Amino acid sequence: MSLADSWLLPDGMGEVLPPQARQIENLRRQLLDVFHSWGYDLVLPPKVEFLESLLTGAGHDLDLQTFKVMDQLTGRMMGVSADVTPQVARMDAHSMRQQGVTRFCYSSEVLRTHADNLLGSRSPIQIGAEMFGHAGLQSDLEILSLMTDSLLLAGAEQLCLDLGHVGIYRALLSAASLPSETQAELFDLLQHKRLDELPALLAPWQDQPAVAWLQGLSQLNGGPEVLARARQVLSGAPESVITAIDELEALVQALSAAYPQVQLYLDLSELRGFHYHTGLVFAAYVPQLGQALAKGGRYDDIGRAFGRARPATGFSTDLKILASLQAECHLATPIYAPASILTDAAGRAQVSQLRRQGERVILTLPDEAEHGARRLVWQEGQWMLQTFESEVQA
Ligand SMILES: N[C@@H](Cc1c[nH]c[nH+]1)C(=O)O
Repeated sequence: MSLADSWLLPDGMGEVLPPQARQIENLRRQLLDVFHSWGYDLVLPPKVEFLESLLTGAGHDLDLQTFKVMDQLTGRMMGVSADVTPQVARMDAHSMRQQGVTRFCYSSEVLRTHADNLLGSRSPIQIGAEMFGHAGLQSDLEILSLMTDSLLLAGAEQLCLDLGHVGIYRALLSAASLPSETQAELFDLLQHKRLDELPALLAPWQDQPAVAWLQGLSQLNGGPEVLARARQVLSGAPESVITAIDELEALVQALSAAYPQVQLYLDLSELRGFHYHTGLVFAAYVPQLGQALAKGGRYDDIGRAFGRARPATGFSTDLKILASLQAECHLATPIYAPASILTDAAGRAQVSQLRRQGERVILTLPDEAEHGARRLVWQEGQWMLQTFESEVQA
């Protein structure tokens, strides 16, 4: 490696410098405080786990996104966490084993083998909240509200929530009889929105009503009026499909009453995420970002693999992206004091008090020129805080 290469970072593994690092940290604290105030208990998941526990119940996509390393202690394969959600589900199912509803939140840097898009990060700081033990609509609404409040607090503007329901796709797929390769291809086409290829793929099975409904899903996207259209297009479909539409309708009503400034979009063929979602799925978008700002949904089955299937719903977002939407933060103007102040008890006390009040007091070391607009100076037998107008930045 040449000298010029020795500070190259791998693609998508960015470092964060001042003042952005501080901005991200401020936002992390703010959001964790909001989660705390909603009753979500903080957990700290491990960075690395044995592959079996990390990927159990989580699906193929997450497997592909996971960096694998060998544990030199045991010779077993370990994976670096690429998504905190299944880790929290394991904590709920195995480590906590609490009865009733449990609420957890987290903030942790995860690593991914490839980024979601060309410019995307492979080391997002995933922050989110997960709720276990409640299957009803109210828990989905709580999570959606917490997510929306968090994004608005972070300063997201012109927010759009995209709602879907993978239960509809799953119910129609089990009502249809399609060969497994066709099922896999259908999933792929829907997930990657290659909708114009659907008619050719499904043509041989068009006589099955469930196949016609599956194909109809691709047209069911747009504003809340889509739900009325869905009732017509999917009339006669299995009961669970109609229940899912009812659920979406109730959520749309509640959300538009609570957040009139947020735009709602429905997409009944949306199959985003890591394959573990089982019901409502959602994502939040803002116009200036070509990818989802936050994602989430219901994933009721994941705990089964750990011995306790529990209803589950949650959301997560990337702190780095969220902070990048904010106006650049300006660090508060510090106060400078000569390093010799540490040898004076009254001076030390004054510095401590200023720091406790939230000020930054920076010691000017010997040989450093005195600078800064605000300085503690020794005058008439005491330390005085002075402002030097000549150094106040315009
Ligand atoms: N962890 C999921 C989102 C999610 C959180 N909880 C449920 N779903 C993702 O990153 O896509």
